[in-house]
Amino acid sequence: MQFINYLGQDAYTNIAMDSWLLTHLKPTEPVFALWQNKRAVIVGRNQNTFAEVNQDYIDSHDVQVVRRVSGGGAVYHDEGNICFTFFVPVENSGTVNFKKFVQPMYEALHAVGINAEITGRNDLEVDGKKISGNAQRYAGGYLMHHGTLLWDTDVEAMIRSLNVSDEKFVSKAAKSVRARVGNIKDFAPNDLTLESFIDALKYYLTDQGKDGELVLSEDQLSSIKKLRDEQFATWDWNYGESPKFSFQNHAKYAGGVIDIQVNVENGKITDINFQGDFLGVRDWRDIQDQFLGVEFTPEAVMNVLEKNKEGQYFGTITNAELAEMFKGDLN
Ligand SMILES: Nc1ncnc2c1ncn2[C@@H]1O[C@H](COP(=O)(O)OC(=O)CCCC[C@@H]2CCSS2)[C@@H](O)[C@H]1O
Repeated sequence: MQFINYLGQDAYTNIAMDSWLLTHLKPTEPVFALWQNKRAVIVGRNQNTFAEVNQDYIDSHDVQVVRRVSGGGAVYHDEGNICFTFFVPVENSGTVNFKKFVQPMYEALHAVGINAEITGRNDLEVDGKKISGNAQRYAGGYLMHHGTLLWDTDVEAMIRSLNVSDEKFVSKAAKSVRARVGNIKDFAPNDLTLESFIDALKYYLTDQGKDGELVLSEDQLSSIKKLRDEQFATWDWNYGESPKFSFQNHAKYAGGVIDIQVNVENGKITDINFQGDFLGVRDWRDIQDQFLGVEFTPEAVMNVLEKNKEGQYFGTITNAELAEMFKGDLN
């Protein structure tokens, strides 16, 4: 198989790359890429990003959040995680078959001494621990099969990044399937390093280097950059494309007990309700409309609250306390 070089470790660029190559490359033979992201959470096409990422942790640890075009759940990437993508011409989408398309990676892993097994789900495991998650997307006669390889990922950071409350969100969005994960490094021959592991996979998959490299043109690279900027790096894609959902939360503060109920479409609030025993000086319903069309983020909600703080609509419950309720994380 020919090898394609991706460009650095920016997750917006790499996910744009996957998507663009699926619809534009049109290879006559299978080709593949090995690439890495700096810290990122990559959510599936049909997921509710708000319900998958711990936004406070993401913001304070410089984690990128990107929606990909394939289905499945949310995964965490860092420099200890390796991604692979296969682009394969196929007869029709009915040939989509995980076992078949993960097979070359399975063989490459065995060739370098990793005893991986293919599971009934779309995972690879070693010793009962998930070391690779996979997903696919078909478009116009081509299949993109991509997956992860946990070489030496910070599992603590993975768990923290994905630590979100299930109970607060209701929607038809695809849910992630939590798994017991492991790092390949712990099962690998002692002399293998991240670099030599990547080199070995590349060597094996290119038939000992004989298949060479497919080099993208400047034009192709600038189209990919454009797609990155216009789609994959935007809030509207990464958050706004979440299927519509409702959110509820409950809190008890010195100023009273409060329940919020919010409906969200395209990442924006379409309906909102507050209930509780707080004694507002004015009725919060007077400002209800001001929340509509606002992004479902604590910052955007805070903006609305701050504009109206003179009204004391929520008694002695502070705006910071209220904004805090618009978070999905479990902390
Ligand atoms: N990097 C990584 N690799 C393997 N498993 C992971 C990873 N990060 C998290 N997890 C575990 O998988 C579940 C989610 O499993 P779930 O089965 O829901 O989702 C997936 O596996 C999707 C794989 C997508 C691969 C793409 C390839 C290139 S861009 S992303 C999560 O809750 C964790 O327990």
